[in-house]
Amino acid sequence: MTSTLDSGATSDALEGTAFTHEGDALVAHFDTKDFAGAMRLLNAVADSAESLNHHPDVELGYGRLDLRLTSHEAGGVTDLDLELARHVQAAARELGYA
Ligand SMILES: C[C@H](O)[C@H](O)[C@H]1CNC2=NC(N)=NC(=O)C2=N1
Repeated sequence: MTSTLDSGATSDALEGTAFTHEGDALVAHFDTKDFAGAMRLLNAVADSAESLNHHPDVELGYGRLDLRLTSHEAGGVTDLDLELARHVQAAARELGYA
């Protein structure tokens, strides 16, 4: 089983991103101005998740996207969650939401 990471092990990687380490997950909130913007970001997240075969829990609303990244099989945060967070942050920056 893949070993999990505690917040001390992820803090440097999360510095300057929208993500914080909360318990067994990396969480982030993005403001996107409107629903179409939230969907654009979610579509980019979905592409990254599929390419990594690692998927977020999402909450979508008008002008907002909330993400929760955790490795279900490992029972906590792993390097895959950090990798997906990097992809998400880059997509959000590219779309002007970070
Ligand atoms: C069979 C498939 O590879 C696994 O279920 C993958 C799919 N996506 C996943 N996503 C996340 N966040 N955690 C997992 O453990 C996981 N496992």
